[in-house]
Amino acid sequence: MQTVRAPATSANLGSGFDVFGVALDRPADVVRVEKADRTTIEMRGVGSQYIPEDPDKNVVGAVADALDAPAHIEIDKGVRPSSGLGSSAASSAAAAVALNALYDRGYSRQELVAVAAEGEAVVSGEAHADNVAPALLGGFTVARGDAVTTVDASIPLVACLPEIAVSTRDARRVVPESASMEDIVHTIGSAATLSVGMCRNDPALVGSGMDERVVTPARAELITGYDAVREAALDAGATGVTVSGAGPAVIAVCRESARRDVASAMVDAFSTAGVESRAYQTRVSEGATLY
Ligand SMILES: Nc1ncnc2c1ncn2[C@@H]1O[C@H](COP(=O)(O)OP(=O)(O)O)[C@@H](O)[C@H]1O
Ligand SMILES: N[C@@H](CCOP(=O)(O)O)C(=O)O
Repeated sequence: MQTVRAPATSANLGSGFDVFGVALDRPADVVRVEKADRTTIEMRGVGSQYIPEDPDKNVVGAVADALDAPAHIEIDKGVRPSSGLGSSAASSAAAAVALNALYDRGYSRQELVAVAAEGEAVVSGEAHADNVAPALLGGFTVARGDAVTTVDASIPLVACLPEIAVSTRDARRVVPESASMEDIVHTIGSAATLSVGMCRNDPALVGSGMDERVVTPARAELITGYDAVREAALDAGATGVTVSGAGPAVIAVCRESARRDVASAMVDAFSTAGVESRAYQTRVSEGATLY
């Protein structure tokens, strides 16, 4: 038997659509695997009632197939599905690490990114790696084609998750098909600023580098209260706020000293908009852990 904890992740960070991601120190999924003749799945935990146990429909089934590693797989969900916090990626990454160890396949964490991304294809239609890369490798990750670059950053964050479900598949449908050269130049400037901020562990640069005008405004429309929550977080000391992944979670960057105030300002603003929410006071952290 092998047991792995894989963390929630926040993809995009505004300016890095389908490229940037960070591992959070919480919440997380825990996956246990045991060798079997065929793959079976048992789900428990947050939102598990909405997740199919059929291996053809659960991300970990695709990961087991990709590694040719049939197993009985128990998933304890800590990351709510359709959250914008890489729920499916946490299970995919944990299963990839656990099955790789169980069957002694010998793949490196970098090599497992493509394996875990096969799970993402099951739910979003595309094998995007911007959540599975940080879930496997930790830190701030830049996923570009087959290559992933990592920065071992440590930046305080608040991830505020409202009681709204937005599926990644639906949120991909609202992404504009084109952008003006002016917006592209703006995004490049932001992405470069954010990357430098991660290298320097500088929350001001990271926050300012989240600004993006093409994908984020389209996705913000799907999140009741988004503008008010963003304003409230900035007023409470956040250095940048954006949609986490495909939403509905909203991610704020801040200094350690402001994190508690930012968290309660975001929950209060969602509440004023009539939406219950939960704020995770977290930080850029480590990837999957094999116990
Ligand atoms: N092991 C799993 N964990 C979470 N979601 C899963 C899993 N397997 C399949 N799914 C499906 O994936 C979808 C959630 O994934 P996604 O929309 O990407 O959420 P998130 O934004 O949190 O990553 C749901 O439809 C869920 O049923
Ligand atoms: N780049 C993807 C990321 C989706 O993240 P999730 O946590 O919402 O699954 C996208 O923006 O569609």
